[in-house]
Amino acid sequence: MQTLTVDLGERSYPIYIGAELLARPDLFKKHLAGRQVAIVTNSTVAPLYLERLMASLEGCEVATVVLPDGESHKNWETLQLIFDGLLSARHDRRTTVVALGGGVVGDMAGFAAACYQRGVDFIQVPTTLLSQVDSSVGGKTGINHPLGKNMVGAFYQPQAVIIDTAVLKTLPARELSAGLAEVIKYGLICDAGFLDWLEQNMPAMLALDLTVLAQAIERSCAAKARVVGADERESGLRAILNLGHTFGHAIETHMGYGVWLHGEAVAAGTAMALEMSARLGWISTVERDRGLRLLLQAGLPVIPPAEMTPEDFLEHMAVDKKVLDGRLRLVLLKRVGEAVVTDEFPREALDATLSADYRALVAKLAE
Ligand SMILES: NC(=O)c1ccc[n+]([C@@H]2O[C@H](COP(=O)([O-])OP(=O)(O)OC[C@H]3O[C@@H](n4cnc5c(N)ncnc54)[C@H](O)[C@@H]3O)[C@@H](O)[C@H]2O)c1
Ligand SMILES: O=C(O)C(=O)C[C@@H](O)[C@H](O)[C@H](O)COP(=O)(O)O
Ligand SMILES: [Zn+2]
Repeated sequence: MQTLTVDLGERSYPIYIGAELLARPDLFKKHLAGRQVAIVTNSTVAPLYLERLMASLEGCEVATVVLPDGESHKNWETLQLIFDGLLSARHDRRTTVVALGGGVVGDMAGFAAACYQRGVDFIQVPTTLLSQVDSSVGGKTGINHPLGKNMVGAFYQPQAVIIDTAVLKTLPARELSAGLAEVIKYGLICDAGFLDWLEQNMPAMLALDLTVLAQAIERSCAAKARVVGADERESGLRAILNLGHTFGHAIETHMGYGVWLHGEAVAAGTAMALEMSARLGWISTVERDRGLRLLLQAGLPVIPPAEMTPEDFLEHMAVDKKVLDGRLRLVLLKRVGEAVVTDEFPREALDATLSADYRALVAKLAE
């Protein structure tokens, strides 16, 4: 087992990474506030892993809340189910909420923990690659609004993140690829050497080699912990974790939550950010193509949805959380391995990524 730390003073916490950690009662019990535990999971993950987690919580007074599965349920109505479960089981302020599932469960359970009786402890037990490398770490919690992704939420850190890599064995291939979009993000924004490693190890990751995946998870979590440790509430540096997200969130909102997976939308958004960075002359077209190839190698889309116009993008991007005083700010690449937040926005690059020429370029790279 590897242990990393998210260093946030009195809010610091460990990230444990290893196979079969769901069967480690010691890890869970070390981080419980009291005897009461509320497991929040969903209808897909519960039949797979709930029993295993319950066994590790033997001796605790456990309530279980099983949410409907899917990004389309990341809303007020589903959040209310968590409060219903906590209240009807009479959980008090010393309960610990345990989020067992992907990023949707983690974001909602964390937000519920931040709100229930004005804040109770919570533990993240992420079960998708995306949630293991990204959403379980850093304390961004929340729900979607019909007009924008993650628009209602709170910064609220967990007590611990317990990553059992063995659960990835049941993850569908499409979800594995979605997680790889966020993994590739770390290479592009702050760890150029990681990109070489990813190019070499992509086949092993796609074949679900758990040893190699554990290495990717560890390097990704280390990058995220570094950034969050330096800027917990996104007053500056942390925004680099949003590479591809301004476009990605526009895709998710426009297409309807869940139609494009978050990781797929981020992949297409990252491709758009690569194109813009190249048009500004910050990265070369060779570097842009290398990024696009890696996304393609991971089985991810790099072309935005055909039905979306530049105006559709602009409309959704106007409500991005990085907009300040009405001015759009984007995360682009100053060079490979270094991201910046900029208000430079080459509008023609937006049109270019929606053009037939761009689709032809991608088709050539995919050969
Ligand atoms: N808080 C953050 O910092 C942060 C970071 C990145 C993404 N997010 C959010 O995370 C969400 C996406 O998370 P996600 O990609 O994990 O999606 P998800 O939570 O919808 O999970 C994807 C699918 O995999 C299923 N699943 C989960 N674990 C499984 C397993 N081990 N075996 C089989 N099936 C399993 C789920 O039930 C679901 O159907 C988005 O809402 C996004 O906004 C948040
Ligand atoms: O942790 C962060 O900070 C991120 O930006 C990570 C992103 O991968 C994640 O999708 C996040 O939820 C996006 O944040 P938002 O503030 O733009 O909603
Ligand atoms: Zn993301």
